Amino acid sequence: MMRSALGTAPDFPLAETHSALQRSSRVVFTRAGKGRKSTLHDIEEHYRHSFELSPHIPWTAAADGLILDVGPQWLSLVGMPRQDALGAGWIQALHPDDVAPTTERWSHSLQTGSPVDVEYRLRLVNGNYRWFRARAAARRDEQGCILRWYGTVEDIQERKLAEEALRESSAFAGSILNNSPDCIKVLDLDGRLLFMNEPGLQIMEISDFPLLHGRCWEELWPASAVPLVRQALQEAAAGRTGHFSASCPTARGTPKWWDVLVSPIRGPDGQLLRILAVSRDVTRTKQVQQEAEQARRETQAAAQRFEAVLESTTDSVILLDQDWCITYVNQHAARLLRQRGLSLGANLWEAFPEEVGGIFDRHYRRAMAEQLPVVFEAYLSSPGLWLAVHAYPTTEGGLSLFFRDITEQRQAEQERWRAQERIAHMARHDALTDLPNRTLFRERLELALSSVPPGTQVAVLCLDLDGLKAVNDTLGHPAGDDLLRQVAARLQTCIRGSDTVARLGGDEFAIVQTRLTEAEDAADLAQRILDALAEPVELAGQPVLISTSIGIALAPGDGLEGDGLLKAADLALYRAKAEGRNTLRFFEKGMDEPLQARQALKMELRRGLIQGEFELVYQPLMDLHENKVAAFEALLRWRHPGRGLISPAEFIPIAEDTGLIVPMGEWVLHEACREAAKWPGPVGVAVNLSPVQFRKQGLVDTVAAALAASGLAPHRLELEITESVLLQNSDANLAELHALRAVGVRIAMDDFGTGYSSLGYLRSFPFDKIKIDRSFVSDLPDDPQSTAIIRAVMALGRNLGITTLAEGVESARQLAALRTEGCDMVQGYFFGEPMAAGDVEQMLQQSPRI
Ligand SMILES: Nc1nc2c(ncn2[C@@H]2O[C@@H]3COP(=O)(O)O[C@H]4[C@@H](O)[C@H](n5cnc6c(=O)[nH]c(N)nc65)O[C@@H]4COP(=O)(O)O[C@H]3[C@H]2O)c(=O)[nH]1
Repeated sequence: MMRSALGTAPDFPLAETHSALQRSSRVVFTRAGKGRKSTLHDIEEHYRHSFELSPHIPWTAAADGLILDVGPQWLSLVGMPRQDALGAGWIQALHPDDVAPTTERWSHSLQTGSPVDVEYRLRLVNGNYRWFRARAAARRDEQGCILRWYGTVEDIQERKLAEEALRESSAFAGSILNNSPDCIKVLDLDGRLLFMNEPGLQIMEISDFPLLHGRCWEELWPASAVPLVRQALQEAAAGRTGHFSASCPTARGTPKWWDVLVSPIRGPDGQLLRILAVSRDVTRTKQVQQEAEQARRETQAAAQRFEAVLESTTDSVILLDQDWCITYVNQHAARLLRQRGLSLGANLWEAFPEEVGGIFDRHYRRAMAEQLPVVFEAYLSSPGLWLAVHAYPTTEGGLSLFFRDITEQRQAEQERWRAQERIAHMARHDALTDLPNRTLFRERLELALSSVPPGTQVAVLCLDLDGLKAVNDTLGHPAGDDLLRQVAARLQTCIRGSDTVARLGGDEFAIVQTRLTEAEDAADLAQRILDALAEPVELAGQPVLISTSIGIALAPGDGLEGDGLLKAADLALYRAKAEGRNTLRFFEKGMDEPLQARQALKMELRRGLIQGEFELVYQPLMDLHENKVAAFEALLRWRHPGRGLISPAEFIPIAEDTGLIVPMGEWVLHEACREAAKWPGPVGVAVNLSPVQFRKQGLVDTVAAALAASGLAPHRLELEITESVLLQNSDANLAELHALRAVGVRIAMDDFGTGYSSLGYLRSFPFDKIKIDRSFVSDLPDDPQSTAIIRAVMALGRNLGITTLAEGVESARQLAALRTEGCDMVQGYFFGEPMAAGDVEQMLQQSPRI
């Protein structure tokens, strides 16, 4: 109800309504007659009860809208007395917000006469507002003019609340649907699309849902997904929730992956009404998953490739993370280090505690710290391996260790080094005494001489051991070796660590003494050595006395050149030896004169040969059976322009040293053969051959050429050799001798008895003659020992069928003794000194007889 714009509300007496009803009843009653009087009353009562008991509040209003009357419930409900509500008083009870729309609506009906139907809130007795619905319709007269309005006020609070709740619920559902990121669809039980939320339309890129409305949902999926869709729908139809994942493009063809939940929608009584399908766009997630899967596969493939490479390499590989934990061990490494039982995740240093702080530790930490590869070789004590290691820092902060077992290689290298060291040692040391040899001695000497500190001197001491030969001869070579070793040991006790004692060969030793402050230091050392070696040496259980001579040269006084100093010390040694054994001598100026003279002679020898200063003299060899000259020995002379005739004893050794003996000997052969060819038939010529000539190729050819050139019969030529020819290179020289013999010449052994094994050599070659050294002849006939030796040699010659010749016969007594002993031939001044070639012919003409 509302306050009308028409002014105060007219009375709306319920009684009038009541009487109006009574009037209409009366009409009815009138039609029904008096008999129906009670029935009318009943009707009246009925309406009265209807008005009073109805939950609706009746009201009437005048044609102008002023309330004429209102039902009694008004007072109890609103707490407003009926009179206050009449006219437009009822408006006081309206909610302020509802006044305007209510009066507007009421005014409209008043103007148009249309029924009114309006909802508003009324303030109740308790002060709360409650929703009501007011409805009214107009009663008109016969002309259609509105007489009155009849209406009710109905309590619609419950409906309103329900509507509000529904609205809120609907808004809530709408907000959920429209704010959901998912595509939410409602399907009927046949799986046809009924609804799709707004975001769903957008995600599916559907611009016109009505086109899809009623379509079968599964038809919208690709064929591959249809079984999944059906399965999920069946689940939902069975009252459960179906779930599947499948790809399905949007309406515009954009590829999408969906994660779909399909569940039933039930009615209030639990019956299945609809099906709800919620599709979540998982395309990105799927892509991420696929990318992750792809990345995982690629990583796995890369890891497999990497592992395959690591497994196929011949190296052992261990990978470590930044905490030294083992992240990978290839099979080589596992095998190589199987004793250590490496396991993934183990800490390297817990696996190898003994290596903490060691060489591996240092290198690995350096590689990590400097982020640089480190290459090294080291020995892993357990299991006892030499490893060549390459450690590379990884980008993750760890290390990749590649290593290889080089134990065998190392052992081979060490063996090789040891062998090389042994060879190098042997090259510089004497095998017998292990003292430095001449080579190392020279190096040490040069080193010492290269920096002689001011105020100091370097001494070179040369030692010659007396008695080695005797020990060899009497006690045998092992005893001689033992002697040398004992001498070496004693010498070493005499020197300081900075000095060097060396064995130069045979019985020769030498010492480099450094940092001498005076010459006396060298003399003291020499004396210590003499004293040390004066003590008897025990050899083969016997005490043996030896002695030594020492020559000393000093640098810088005697020179600063190694060779010169050694020579000077050698000269001093010769002087010491010459002046009596077991003594020492310092080098003095002039000691080298013989050496220098020898040097000068060496130079002149070549010139003399070129200039023909050599000539041959001939000494007769007498046949004691025939008592006449059997042959002549050709002996070389050097007619030096300044020094006159020089003895072969002086120049032959030099010629041998320089090799000049070869051309010189060739000249002698030719000259002797040429001269002998002039002599009468049986007279032969003997020529001396040097061992050096045997060493040179072509001796046989030279002899043959000399014979051929001279025309001398080969048997008239006799070649004299000494046993030294057989001492050196004996097999080759023996072959050469046989070849010479094959030419037809005779071979004689010269100086028989002076060597060590003259007798032995007689066995090795069938000599034609042996020439007994004159040292055995000189004491004849008075020395019984010499006589005995001569007798023995004669017997030997006779038994072996070898001609014997005694050299150096100077007297008739010697000749007689030799004749008595049965000597075949003799030679000596007694028969004639070596003579010029011209004198030979003269002598032969005289044909002297003994
Ligand atoms: N005290 C003494 N000596 C006597 C007597 N009878 C001879 N002699 C010397 O004894 C040496 C004998 O020669 P040899 O033993 O072959 O010893 C030779 C020989 O080995 C070597 N020789 C000489 N000529 C040649 C040669 O043409 N070639 C070679 N390779 N060596 C030669 O030189 C050595 C010395 O020769 P020569 O000085 O000529 O000395 C000769 C000779 O003059 C004597 O009764 N008493």
